[in-house]
Amino acid sequence: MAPQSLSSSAATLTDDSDRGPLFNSKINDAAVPSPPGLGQHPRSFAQLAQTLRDRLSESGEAAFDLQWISEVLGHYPAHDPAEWKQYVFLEDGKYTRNLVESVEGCYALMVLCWAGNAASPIHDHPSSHCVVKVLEGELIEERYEWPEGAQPGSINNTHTTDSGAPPGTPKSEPMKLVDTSKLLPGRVAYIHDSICLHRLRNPHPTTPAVTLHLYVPPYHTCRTFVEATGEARAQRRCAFWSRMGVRNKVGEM
Ligand SMILES: N[C@@H](CS(=O)O)C(=O)O
Ligand SMILES: [Fe+2]
Repeated sequence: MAPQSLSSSAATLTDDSDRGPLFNSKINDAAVPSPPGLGQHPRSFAQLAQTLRDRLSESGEAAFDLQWISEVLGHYPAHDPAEWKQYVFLEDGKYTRNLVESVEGCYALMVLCWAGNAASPIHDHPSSHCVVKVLEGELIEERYEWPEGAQPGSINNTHTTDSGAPPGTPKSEPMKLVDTSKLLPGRVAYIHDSICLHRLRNPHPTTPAVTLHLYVPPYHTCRTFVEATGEARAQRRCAFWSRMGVRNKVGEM
């Protein structure tokens, strides 16, 4: 199956400015040994994309192997911003989702660009494995427990709130933060709905951050949550800011 763009629609962000970020990555040309069975580690962004395509474009989730993917992403040196610069679109106060390639039902590879202080809302990743590598800058990941009654499969639970709301109404209470970690360049992180919810934020007020996200399989809608109450907002489409290096037209999702 050939890679194709997602026909996904709106979620984050907006506006039309294309501000080129400045990067200061140091080149690291140290030889990277390959673990047994892994094969050659990708040495460039193009090789990385090819390696993922070869493995995931036919069978997607059936071929998902977290250890293998972590090693492949972890060893990609990411030393040359020129390799992914075409996917970098920064927008004040926001994060932008920029599609590199995807195969429907199998995987999506994207570059996310985080302006200073930009953050994602607390969200889920419906039926998708999510692997993230920081390419540039620094992010904070905050992980949250699922609010009572909101986890997939527990939609019909019969919990009654203290306020006397109808059965099935989730309790309104602050979401429980279970972990906070700093994601630095080179770091690979993994999340799945069976683990918890999360959000990412760029703690720096002015320095942008860039992350590489692999979703297996891709998802097109997600839920976001209100930290203070645990309320799940309505599902919404996840939009791309650009596809294959080309900025979406106004109104295009
Ligand atoms: N999962 C989020 C980005 S992140 O905050 O993990 C997204 O696809 O927009
Ligand atoms: Fe996420």
